[in-house]
Amino acid sequence: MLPCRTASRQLYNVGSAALPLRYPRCAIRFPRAHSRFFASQNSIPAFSYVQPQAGPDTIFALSTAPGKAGVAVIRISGKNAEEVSTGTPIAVLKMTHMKKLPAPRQAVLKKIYHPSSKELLDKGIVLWFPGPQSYTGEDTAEFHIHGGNAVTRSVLDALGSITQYRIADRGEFSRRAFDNDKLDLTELEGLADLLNAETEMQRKLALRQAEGSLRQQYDGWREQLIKCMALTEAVIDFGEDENIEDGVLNDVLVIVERLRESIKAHLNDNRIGEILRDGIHITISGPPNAGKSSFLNTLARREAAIVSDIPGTTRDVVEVSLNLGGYPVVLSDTAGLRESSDLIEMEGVKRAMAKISTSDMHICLLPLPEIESFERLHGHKILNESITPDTILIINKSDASNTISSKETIERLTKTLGVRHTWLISCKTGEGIDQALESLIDFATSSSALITQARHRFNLSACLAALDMVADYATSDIVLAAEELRQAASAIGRITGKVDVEQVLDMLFSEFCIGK
Ligand SMILES: Nc1nc2c(ncn2[C@@H]2O[C@H](COP(=O)(O)OP(=O)(O)OP(=O)(O)O)[C@@H](O)[C@H]2O)c(=O)[nH]1
Ligand SMILES: [K+]
Ligand SMILES: [Mg+2]
Repeated sequence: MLPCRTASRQLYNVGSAALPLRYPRCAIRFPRAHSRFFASQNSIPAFSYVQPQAGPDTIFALSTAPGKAGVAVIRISGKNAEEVSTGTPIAVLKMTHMKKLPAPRQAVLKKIYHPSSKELLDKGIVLWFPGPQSYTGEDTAEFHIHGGNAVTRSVLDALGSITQYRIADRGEFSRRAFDNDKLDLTELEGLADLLNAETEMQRKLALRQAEGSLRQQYDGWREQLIKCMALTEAVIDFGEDENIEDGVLNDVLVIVERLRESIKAHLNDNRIGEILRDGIHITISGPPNAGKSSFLNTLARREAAIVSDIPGTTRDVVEVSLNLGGYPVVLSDTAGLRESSDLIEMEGVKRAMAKISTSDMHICLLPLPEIESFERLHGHKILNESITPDTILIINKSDASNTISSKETIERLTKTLGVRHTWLISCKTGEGIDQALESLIDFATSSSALITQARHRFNLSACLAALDMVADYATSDIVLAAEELRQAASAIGRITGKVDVEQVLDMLFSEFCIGK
């Protein structure tokens, strides 16, 4: 086996033993509170640990949505108690009048009382999850009570009356889970998205991420990088005076090349993952009276935009948010593209062009009866400018012409314009609408690689840039190559939370609701 002590020293140069206990998972961390502390002390003590806020350490919160509901779940979490007179067990025993804690993870139906006044508050299910086998890794309990506001309020008040207890901050349960190594950053982000998921597709994507599918991939890459680092360090340390196998450096370059390919492919996903979180932006453009507003209304199933036989009806951008087969979509209808002396109409055309350039997908709608004379179409110059090979051409008003004889014209036009996809529809009869819809959805989701956070993309790009340098340096300066490998590994580490992540954490937890 090759010696790899230098590599591991470099990577974990802070030494896991010196790390604050609260962050067992992280190799390097400089929490924000620390930096402030350090700045004011004007010296940087190595890994001194600032206590989190003082005060009661057992937290509780309503974990289900507030308001009228059949059941409300109240969650309690506290340090693993050595005695039942501390932490989470206090509430479980004092509020149910049980003599000892119930069996772990088994529901018991109990009357629930105020811990000091002994007033009966409700009757409900009590669950006891001793740490570390719980969501937060701490001693946790759940009260499943009746969902009315008054009942919920009274149980929360009762919990608040226990001296060691306080109401949880936003995301504090998840934060404790993270601190106790129960979740990593990508799983947390997945969870945050899951809570915010509005459509089925977003939910599935979030669920997948929460289950750690991304983490596995990123961890795999990071492992490969660490292996490369070990090999490179070995060459640096022993290359000159000992017999290191030939081709070790070559092995590194082969792995680096493979990694570069995988990361590139992962990044080259048309932003599908990110798009799904925010919605796919689709812009509909075309000449006046093509039926753009009619198409928007058909997809939106309401009269969102004004339709008339007067060309130039739409002036402003009309946006509609839709759920297309589970996918969040923002659809924009725009002013008909043509040259005009009307200042307001020209402003509309300008806005339409701007919208096209910033959207994720561009649909150009043309009316079938007019495509025969496309070159003579008024405004065809602007139209031409708006079309790229990625534009989806939709020919509308299939009802208004003889489709069979038009087939040839459509094929010719598709070639002339250089687009890859042309569909035929009629907003009037509904012909072709379902297929167009299906194709739209397929189109938007044809990639399997999913990057749901701009942060991932940013760090993966940084990793890729470092790997490019590795290839450059490998033959000239191996020490620099090793440093670039370290940069690459820490870029990936930042995604899963293995390096300084305090800022990300703060941002992330603020997205959580209280009780999660
Ligand atoms: N026969 C037929 N007429 C249609 C179809 N779709 C739309 N129209 C008609 O075409 C005319 C123009 O429709 P709009 O939806 O206002 O067209 P537009 O592209 O939004 O027009 P501007 O906003 O003026 O650029 C209206 O009279 C519609 O009823 C279709 O599929 N078949
Ligand atoms: K019109
Ligand atoms: Mg219109």
